[in-house]
Amino acid sequence: MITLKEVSKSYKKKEVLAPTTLEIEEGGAYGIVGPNGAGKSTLLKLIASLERPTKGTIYYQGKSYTSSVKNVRQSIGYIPQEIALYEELTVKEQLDFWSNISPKKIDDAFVQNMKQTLRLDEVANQRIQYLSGGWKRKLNLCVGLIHNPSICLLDEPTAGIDLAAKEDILTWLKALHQQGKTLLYISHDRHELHTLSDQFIVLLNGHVVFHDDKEVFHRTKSQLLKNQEEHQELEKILSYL
Ligand SMILES: Nc1ncnc2c1ncn2[C@@H]1O[C@H](COP(=O)(O)OP(=O)(O)OP(=O)(O)O)[C@@H](O)[C@H]1O
Repeated sequence: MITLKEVSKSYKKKEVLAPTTLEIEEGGAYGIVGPNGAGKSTLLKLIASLERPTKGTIYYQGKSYTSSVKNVRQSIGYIPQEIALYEELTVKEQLDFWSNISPKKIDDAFVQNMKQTLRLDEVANQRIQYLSGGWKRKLNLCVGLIHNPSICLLDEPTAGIDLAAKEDILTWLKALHQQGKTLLYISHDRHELHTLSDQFIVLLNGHVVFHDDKEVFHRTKSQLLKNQEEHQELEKILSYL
């Protein structure tokens, strides 16, 4: 379990995440939603240990991140929104490269299963620079999860790609959830949020305004909408969900 205790983040004195206390349960699938600039990526980067809190502490399995850096890094897979691949390599070379430098022993069966579900073997010998956006995003996902992490953090994993690639990614993310992994992902996609999440985290202006089961969300949505009615963008997102 990951626990955030009064975690806040400021850039040059501008607070982008207000003090937040949150529990991320093992095996949960959390959809993070909110308007642009609400602090979603910041929250994900803090949990990924790519950013340090300005105040507060994050714990993993009861130990603070700072006292268990290695365990945190090995347990977490973070997939940024941006594609970060070596364009001149082939798909196979890219995967071999990341497998070889992984500090954690590679689980061949896991990687094989991931490649198969994402159908990456079909393009194994193609150079990345010639691949479509959908293939690049699938490969980006595969690279970020190559060490078989138990916590998968994904920043808009299917944004701007074709439907077939999107379905492949959703199939793999569902499989990860079934394997008992913890998923936390940012999404603006209703279908994705509904098929994958069992919990929603809703952010507005750096504040978590909702964090609970999908069922609770639907039961209390009208009240939440009432509380946030002056924020039209959030209202639009919530009524769409
Ligand atoms: N490294 C940084 N330095 C300064 N300001 C930053 C930095 N990273 C994020 N911010 C600011 O923090 C706020 C929250 O950004 P964040 O990217 O977390 O929002 P978001 O909800 O993910 O938005 P989007 O949906 O547009 O990706 C924004 O005002 C952004 O400009």
